[in-house]
Amino acid sequence: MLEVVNLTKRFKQIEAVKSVNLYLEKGESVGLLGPNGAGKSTAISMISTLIKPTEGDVLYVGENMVQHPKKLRLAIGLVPQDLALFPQLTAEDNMFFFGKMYDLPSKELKKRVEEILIEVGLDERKKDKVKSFSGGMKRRLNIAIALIHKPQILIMDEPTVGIDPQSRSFILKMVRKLQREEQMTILYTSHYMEEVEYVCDRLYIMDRGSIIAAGTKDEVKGILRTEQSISIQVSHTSPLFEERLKAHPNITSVAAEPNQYTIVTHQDELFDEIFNMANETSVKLLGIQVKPPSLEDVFLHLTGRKLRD
Ligand SMILES: Nc1ncnc2c1ncn2[C@@H]1O[C@H](COP(=O)(O)OP(=O)(O)OP(=O)(O)O)[C@@H](O)[C@H]1O
Repeated sequence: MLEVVNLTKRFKQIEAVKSVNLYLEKGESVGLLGPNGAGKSTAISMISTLIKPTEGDVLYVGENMVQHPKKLRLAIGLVPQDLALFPQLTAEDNMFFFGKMYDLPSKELKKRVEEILIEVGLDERKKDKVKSFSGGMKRRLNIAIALIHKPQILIMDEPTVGIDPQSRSFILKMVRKLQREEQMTILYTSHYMEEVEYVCDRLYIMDRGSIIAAGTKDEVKGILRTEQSISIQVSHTSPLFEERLKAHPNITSVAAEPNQYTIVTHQDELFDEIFNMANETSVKLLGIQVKPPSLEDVFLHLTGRKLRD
């Protein structure tokens, strides 16, 4: 449905986006995950035709949108990172203002405004001025505005940054519902891997302007297929026990915390050996858990850095 080919953006010396390739199939929810400054917003601004790429193309149902963006603009609902609302107007009037830009007939616009305000949970506050809204409510209104013209594709740029947990949970559930029940195509950017895990079926991991991994959630986690992370709770940390863990040929990393060690290994049956090492160094084991790799682990593995530094 939407295809991005070799998308590149240079701001003088900075290459913010470097030859990015990605696609969205109709009705799927795709995540763009990366730390601050990875180039997500710049990529999204080009995909939404807000800024022109230095190089590369954006194809929508096979047609090139870089030169003729109008068709894509009608098909996209964009929720930008920065709120675009009039604080002095009511929620409802904000929606009418933006709705009129799409030339919707007034009867239809009125119906859409009512429907969507219910959908985003702002129906009871529709006559209130936006300046009295919490951050989460403003964010939900921003999403409502993006949905007003019934877009085919909803593009969301970090829609939960800086809002309360209730609004965050509301937004995440709503995005899932839009995709599952209304077959809306979603492109969702975030630096919260747990959000992308919840909202998206497929994802691209972006770092320093480039896509460094792509696939379904399981495929991306499969990058660490051979590794597993084991946390070992102990009565007390012991330099001797730690040394033994580090000396093991199949343990690739050992991280010590108070009363706990986290090790990464590709060996399946390691429990007996851990018990023996603990016994021999007089450490009492309180528990052992094997954790499947998370997207955070994958990012750390690929870049050597945490998603949120
Ligand atoms: N208009 C601009 N002029 C110059 N540099 C820019 C401009 N817009 C973005 N950049 C730079 O491009 C890089 C990518 O920024 P971008 O905002 O796309 O990242 P991001 O992944 O969306 O991060 P964030 O979550 O912090 O918004 C950064 O180094 C940023 O400083």
